[in-house]
Amino acid sequence: MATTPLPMAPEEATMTSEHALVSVRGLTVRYGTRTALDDLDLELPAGRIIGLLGENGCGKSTLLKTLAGLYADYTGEVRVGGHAPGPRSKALVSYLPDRSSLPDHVRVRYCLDLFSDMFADFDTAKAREMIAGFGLDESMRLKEMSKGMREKVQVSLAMARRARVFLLDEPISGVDPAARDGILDRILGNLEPGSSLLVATHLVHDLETTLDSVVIMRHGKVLLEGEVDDLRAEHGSSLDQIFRKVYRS
Ligand SMILES: Nc1ncnc2c1ncn2[C@@H]1O[C@H](COP(=O)(O)OP(=O)(O)OP(=O)(O)O)[C@@H](O)[C@H]1O
Repeated sequence: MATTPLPMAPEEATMTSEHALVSVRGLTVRYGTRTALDDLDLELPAGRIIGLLGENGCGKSTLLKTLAGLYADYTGEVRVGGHAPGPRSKALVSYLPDRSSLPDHVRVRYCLDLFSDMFADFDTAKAREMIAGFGLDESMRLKEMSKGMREKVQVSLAMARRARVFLLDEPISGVDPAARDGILDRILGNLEPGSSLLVATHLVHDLETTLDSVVIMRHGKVLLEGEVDDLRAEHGSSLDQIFRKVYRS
């Protein structure tokens, strides 16, 4: 992808100047006879906010899971920070799944302790600040929360890691439109400098001004990718309209 990385710390520059932060070559994932990712190539530089768009079932979640190191049954080459999926790549990645794996009955406070135990790079104070900023109470149980409230807790947990790559799978689908801007601001405000964020979403319009670049997928392949500003200039239309146009063609 033709992108210009943001400034980054000198120690990070070495790793990313010659190699993309995320690099995928010929990635194929099959569930039985169904092909979810089909010989997919992708390179994501550091310091970017990238939207992962595409129709239902085109492979977005499968790609994120594979990058997160949660799905090992693939062919092709995957590198995150130069590492194949495994303990070293996982240490660099904060992944927010589309379905929460947190137990329903626990309190938010327990989730903070859990993340603190699980991830060496988890910043509990930062997560607390985000959760309070969303107006949520740490003593609440997850099962007492609405979908949108739970999403805010999950976003806070995911963004409070000092990760290099943030993989967010539809992080704000349950958040009301008025609150989406606020949650996006918090996501971006908590992005570590030099880190990249890959966010799978159907809310193209809501994220349009937030994204540096997009990857549009179809049938397990990359259909279109590029800088949002370049695509808008080239097509003379909004990202939302471009998305609809490429899907109609
Ligand atoms: N565990 C699974 N077992 C079998 N097939 C699966 C499984 N998970 C996904 N698939 C299939 O793989 C394909 C890609 O699914 P995936 O969830 O990656 O799509 P997606 O782009 O994230 O969709 P959505 O926008 O609806 O979340 C689909 O055809 C889906 O039916």
